[in-house]
Amino acid sequence: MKDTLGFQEGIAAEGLSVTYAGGVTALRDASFMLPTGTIAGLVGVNGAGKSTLFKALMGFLPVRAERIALLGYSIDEALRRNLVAYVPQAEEVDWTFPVLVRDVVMMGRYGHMGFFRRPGAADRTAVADALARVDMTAFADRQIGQLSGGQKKRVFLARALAQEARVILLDEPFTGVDVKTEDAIITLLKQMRAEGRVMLVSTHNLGAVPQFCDRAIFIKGTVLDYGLTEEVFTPANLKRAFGGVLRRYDLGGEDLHEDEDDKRRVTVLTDDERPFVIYGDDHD
Ligand SMILES: Nc1ncnc2c1ncn2[C@@H]1O[C@H](COP(=O)(O)OP(=O)(O)OP(=O)(O)O)[C@@H](O)[C@H]1O
Repeated sequence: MKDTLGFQEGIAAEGLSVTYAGGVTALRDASFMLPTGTIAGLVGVNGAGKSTLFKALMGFLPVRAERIALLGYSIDEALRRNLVAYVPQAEEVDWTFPVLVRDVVMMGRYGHMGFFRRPGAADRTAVADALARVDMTAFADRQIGQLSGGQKKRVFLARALAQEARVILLDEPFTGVDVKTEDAIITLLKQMRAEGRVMLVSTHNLGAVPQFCDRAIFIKGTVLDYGLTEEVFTPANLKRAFGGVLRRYDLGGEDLHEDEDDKRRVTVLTDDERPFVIYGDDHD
């Protein structure tokens, strides 16, 4: 699918390695490709390299790669064209910084403004539209630090929308968010997918991955597997990525069904957030 600006390849990495200044190699020879019009779940244990991948794609870290491209552009060029946005984990933001919600969203417009960063009518319209899309118009003049976790996430999504980003990286957007807000965020992400954007979403909420991600990437110091969710989101890959971290419960027969003739089994895999539930046999 081509996105509304005509892009086809969304995020591509071939042989990507990232080594921190202290010598830790957090990613080694990682390769994957995501087309535009995609929501991809990035799953792996703590320390697997999810944040490192985001930072690499945002140009925050030096990388070695045979190829790394966003919408066919180098990272520098994609950033210069304002095509990439990052929705950070809550812990990465200084919430005591006195800034209004509308100003946070306006930051998404900076790349579209001239040297003096003086917002014009188009910038103000983009901010108002973005706030309306995430249902945060009523909070525009609040200090960002005075919002709930879910509201803060929506403001950062609005910043990405105001920026008109085509590649959006979301670092654990559901942490500390109630189910209603999670649903609202998922609905918005699906609309953004329909507009041809590509979203890479790190999450420990494994149960939600088949619900809203059409693709998945398994990461553990490298990319173990990637592809269409229905093909790669398998118990075997979950086991490879999570090893002993995942708890597994197999339920069946009388444990599960009052009707003893009902032989269907259920497998539940969980890393302690929302579990992934599989019906039927043969889940190894
Ligand atoms: N600034 C740094 N300097 C050195 N090593 C680092 C740095 N940041 C991360 N690492 C190491 O790189 C590896 C990958 O870390 P990363 O933060 O990317 O994992 P993650 O998958 O995002 O984990 P989590 O699920 O806990 O957020 C870990 O071994 C981590 O200790």
